[in-house]
Amino acid sequence: MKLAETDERIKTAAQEKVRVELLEEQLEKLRQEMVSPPPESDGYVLALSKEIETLKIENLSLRNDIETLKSKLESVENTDERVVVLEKECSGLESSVKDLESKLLVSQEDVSKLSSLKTECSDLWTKVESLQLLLDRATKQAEQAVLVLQQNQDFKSRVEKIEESLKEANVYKESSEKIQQYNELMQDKVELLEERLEKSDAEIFSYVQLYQESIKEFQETLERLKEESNRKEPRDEPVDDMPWDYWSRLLLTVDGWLLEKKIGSDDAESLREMVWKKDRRIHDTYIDVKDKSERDAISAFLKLVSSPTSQGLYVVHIAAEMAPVAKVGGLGDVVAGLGKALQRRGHLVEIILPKYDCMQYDRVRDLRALDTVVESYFDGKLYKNKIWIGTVEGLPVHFIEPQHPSKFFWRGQFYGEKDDFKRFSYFSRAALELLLQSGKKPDIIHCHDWQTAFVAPLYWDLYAPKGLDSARICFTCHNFEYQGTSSASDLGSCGLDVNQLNRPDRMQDHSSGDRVNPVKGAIIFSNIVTTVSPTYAQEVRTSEGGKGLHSTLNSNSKKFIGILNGIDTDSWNPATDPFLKAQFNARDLQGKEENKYALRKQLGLSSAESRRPLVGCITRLVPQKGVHLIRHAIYRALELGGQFVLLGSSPVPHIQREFEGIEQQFKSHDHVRLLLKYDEALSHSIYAASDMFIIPSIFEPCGLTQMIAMRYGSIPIARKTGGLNDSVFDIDDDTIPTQFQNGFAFQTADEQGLNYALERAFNHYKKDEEKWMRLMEKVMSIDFSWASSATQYEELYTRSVAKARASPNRT
Ligand SMILES: Nc1ncnc2c1ncn2[C@@H]1O[C@H](COP(=O)(O)OP(=O)(O)O)[C@@H](O)[C@H]1O
Repeated sequence: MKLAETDERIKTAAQEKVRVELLEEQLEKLRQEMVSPPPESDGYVLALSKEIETLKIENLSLRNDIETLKSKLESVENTDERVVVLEKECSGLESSVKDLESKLLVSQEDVSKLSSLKTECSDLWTKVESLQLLLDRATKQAEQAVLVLQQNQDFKSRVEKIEESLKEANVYKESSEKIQQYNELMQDKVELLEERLEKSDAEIFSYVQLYQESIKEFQETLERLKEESNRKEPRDEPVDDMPWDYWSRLLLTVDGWLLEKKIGSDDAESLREMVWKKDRRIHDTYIDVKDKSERDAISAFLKLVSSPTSQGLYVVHIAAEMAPVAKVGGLGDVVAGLGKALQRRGHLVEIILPKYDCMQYDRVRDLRALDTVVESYFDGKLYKNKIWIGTVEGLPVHFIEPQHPSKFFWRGQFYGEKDDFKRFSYFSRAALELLLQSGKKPDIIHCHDWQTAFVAPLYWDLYAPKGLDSARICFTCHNFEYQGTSSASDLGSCGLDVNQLNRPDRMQDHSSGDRVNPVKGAIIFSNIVTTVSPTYAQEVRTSEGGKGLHSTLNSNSKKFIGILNGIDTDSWNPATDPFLKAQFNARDLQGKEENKYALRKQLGLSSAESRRPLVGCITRLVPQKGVHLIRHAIYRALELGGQFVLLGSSPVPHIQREFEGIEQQFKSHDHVRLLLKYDEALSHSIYAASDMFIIPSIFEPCGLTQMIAMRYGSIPIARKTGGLNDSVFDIDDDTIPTQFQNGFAFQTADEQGLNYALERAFNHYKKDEEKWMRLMEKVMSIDFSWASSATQYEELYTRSVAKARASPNRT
């Protein structure tokens, strides 16, 4: 703009210049005329000289103007020069910007390389850490074995000494009555010591086994890691680096095609086998056809089909619960935990569940309904069932949604409906129908508790004759308190023959000739019967503990065994638990303190003294759990100077009301809080925050909370019953080897019994902080994973399948 303005001014100046020149011409003319004036008058000359004067003045002013313009022109020229300089600078800057941009691009590439290096590095760290853990575990077990060996030596030399004294005593035996008594006493002692010797031999053996297993595991992992780092995987190696979710999704895709009749059952079988073996070819094909049409995908998959034979077992769990999607209690944890552990050991595991409306759908991945229905029989008619598939915790799950007018699983709750017997006998039959219609050939069908106990008689009476005959049936009873008895006529709805089954040696309940008992049926009709801990397996074989089934169990004792449950150490891991304020582990307990502080703050409890012991309790509030002792523990812990947090709810109205009363009483108390609800996230925070954990059960088939508590460094105070007796060992009981001592146990289910254990726990906590820390570290390092229980199940399955194959005609 400025340049335009200056241009304009230059033009005006040029015009002015022309005008000045014209005027100067005129002036010259006039001067000429003045020198030789015309003959006209003097007046004219005067006028002319006046005009000349005026012109002179005008001329002067114009000259001034020209000067001013000239100087302005100079300044404009200066500005132009500056503009040129600035333009040069600008282009210089632009080229350096370009330079910088290219440098930025290079450094961005470097950053992305760096981040992938970082992930690789952190992967390697995790592997190294897990190796370190394995090594630590193996070393610990070796140390424990050495300890037990030493004790054993000790016992041996003591026994030898006693035997010597016994010999000596024998010499004087006849001579004195006193010596006789002494002898008897010694005999008793010898027996006791021999017993302990035997026990410790067994312990040593189990430790040596454990140690060997750990070493083997360690070496295997080491080998695998070595191989991984030394080679690119050849084509015939299985694909090990894809998550279980991926394989389960693939499996369900094949199942879907089979059920939708898009592929035949033999092809489906072969494809499933390949998925099961994590075959690289099926993986590569899947990647190739991922974005293609379903038809193309199917034909690419079918090209792969060959019939390899497999080493592993094909196990189908039919259950009413599975954590975390449909969990009421321990059953849900077992189905998921055992399923995952078996899957890791190379078996093909599938789960069949009802499709409840109140499930946690956000924990199911890739849920979709199949484009087909499965019809199943009930009350004399055929009903359609919609089949949904999805993966839960990496396991493939089929969900059955009955199209029955009673809307069996649209009740807003899992159990507690008037027609539970109908709901679950319907489901049991529909699940078998699904297996039959999809042409599956499982090796093991594993059913759980009374809800799916119907599977056992249905299988042998109806489905084996229809061709679903490849399987052995395993039944696990998680709690003999719940047997699901009903009037005999109800049994007919799912197609079972009431006349055949309502007999004392079959499903008839011991209480009445007109009632049937599904649990009894499953005990009789299954090939394998298990319960969830060795002690409970003993207890239920007595008339006090068997809830009417002790004689059935005793007459089927050959196939009945107790296997202690494990816990899912992935979900229950304080080192990675996303629900916690701070993660922690046995080597770094700082986070535990932080969780205690955070929970106290969250619940409005006093944080004044960090060393005030916090007692936790997470439970269903039912008589089995010793509710009167839980109530007593709240008051006693308070008297002893502790804090108490209870998380639980009750399906029993009067118990729920009673605890609501206590909740009100302590509503804004500094040291006690009751939370009468089910809350998964809060349960994690309580395990992590508490110093002690109370489980005063009247009976406890297995119990998971004591194991979870220990994994989070909370010391259990438990009654010696069932699985508690198999997992909590008193630290003041010197008949128990020190390496096993891990908590406080009491025998009698009364207030004195509980006080005894609670008070000792408080004393230990207050007396020696350092010792308590060591105890926490110890309990956190105990291996409660499913690994060893899954191995026991695997052995049972394998033995049963082998037996069936050896004599195919037996059932
Ligand atoms: N109110 C609750 N909120 C959250 N989790 C709970 C609650 N009550 C029980 N649990 C969980 O349920 C499981 C209980 O298993 P277990 O000890 O075998 O008892 P049971 O199966 O007899 O209920 C544990 O995982 C425990 O954390």
